[in-house]
Amino acid sequence: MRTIESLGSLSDRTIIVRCDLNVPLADGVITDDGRIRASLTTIRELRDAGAKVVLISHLGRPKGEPEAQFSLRPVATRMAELLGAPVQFVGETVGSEASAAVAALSPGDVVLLENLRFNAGETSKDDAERGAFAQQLATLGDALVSDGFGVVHRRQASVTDLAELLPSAAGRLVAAELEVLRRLTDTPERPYTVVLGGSKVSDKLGVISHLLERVDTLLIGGGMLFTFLAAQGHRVGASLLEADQLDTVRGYLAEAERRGVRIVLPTDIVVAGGFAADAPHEIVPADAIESARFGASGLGLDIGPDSAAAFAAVIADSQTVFWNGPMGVFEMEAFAHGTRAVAQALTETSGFTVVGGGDSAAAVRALGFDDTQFGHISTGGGASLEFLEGKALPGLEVLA
Ligand SMILES: Nc1ncnc2c1ncn2[C@@H]1O[C@H](COP(=O)(O)OP(=O)(O)OP(=O)(O)O)[C@@H](O)[C@H]1O
Ligand SMILES: O=C(O)[C@H](O)COP(=O)(O)O
Repeated sequence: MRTIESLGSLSDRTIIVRCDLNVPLADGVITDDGRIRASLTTIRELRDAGAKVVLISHLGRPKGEPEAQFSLRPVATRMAELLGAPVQFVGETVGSEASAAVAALSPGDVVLLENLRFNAGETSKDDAERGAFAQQLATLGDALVSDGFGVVHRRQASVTDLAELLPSAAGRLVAAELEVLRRLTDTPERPYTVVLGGSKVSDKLGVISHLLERVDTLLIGGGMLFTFLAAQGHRVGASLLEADQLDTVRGYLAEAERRGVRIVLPTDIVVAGGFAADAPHEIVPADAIESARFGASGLGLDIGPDSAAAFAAVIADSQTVFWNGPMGVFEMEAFAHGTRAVAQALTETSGFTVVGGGDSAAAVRALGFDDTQFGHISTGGGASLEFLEGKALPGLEVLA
């Protein structure tokens, strides 16, 4: 993969850096700045080399037009604090204002442009539309450093198309992430356990078929578990469910059995009467979600204590553990116990542990754990999982 060295002298050149600054926000306040911190190594190096630095990123999933709640403005403020230097924010991604701000840069200056996904071309499935947006981005710099590891699994304008239009290379974060994750793909020590949770269920169910070829045990929590329970014939109330994936999931269960891979599902669930921090809730067996006091309107928001203990026991016996996706809605204390128990178990095992994903990393920090208690905290959730699957990631292929 091409590294920054391949770009030659950076002095006085305008370098676009594609970061993943998709940080969790609550009421406009950044609740975890891990992805901003992780971006600093490359940015500092480029400034020191005399480059003019143009940062681009997405935040959340706006639908191709501006939405105030997804603005990167708070990120620019935090980035400036962490960098110890001004980071100018521009309220558009492409256009006359962005071009003028870039043209006015001096060596060492840093500008952050507004959310890429406020432009329909960024995530378009139409090659021409994506390409046209990438062309506009390309006018803003002389070269691209691709350092948004969390997004290298996406075929999107700033990740793939732009890298083909400009001289491009991987940044230091991408290189560092790959070095660690290769430990998991090359020769993982066994038993090898992957823990899956979170809310991007449709995205992440897909990785399971390939993971079954590689791991010894899969622990399933978070929003994903309900599609598994439903596939086994249980009713799941109003919990997250991918109803069109039931056959696929039944296929995974059968394939796991054929291969001798354990898929461990929760046996108890914390079911709530609504999606709120103070919602009434109770612990019920996983096969009786609707018979609880909330009936068909019950929402499964965490794994129960028996499940958490069972997951912790598997983790304790593992030599390699990769975890993506909180076990429950950890942002609300009442539903954070499963996530806390899994995090605690990772800190206690003697094996090599990796936590991946924006919210997963945010969860372990919010629950009081320290980065040093884990083997590695990866900025990539879906990206890491797809890398572990052995898939060719479009955003990396384009840098080869
Ligand atoms: N049972 C559940 N019902 C609804 N939401 C859930 C449930 N369990 C977990 N979540 C939510 O999942 C979210 C995180 O999921 P997500 O898949 O985005 O993880 P991630 O670590 O950020 O990975 P990535 O980096 O790929 O986005 C959290 O906000 C959490 O509240
Ligand atoms: O949080 C992530 O996994 C990355 O920022 C990618 O976001 P996306 O899943 O919305 O493409």
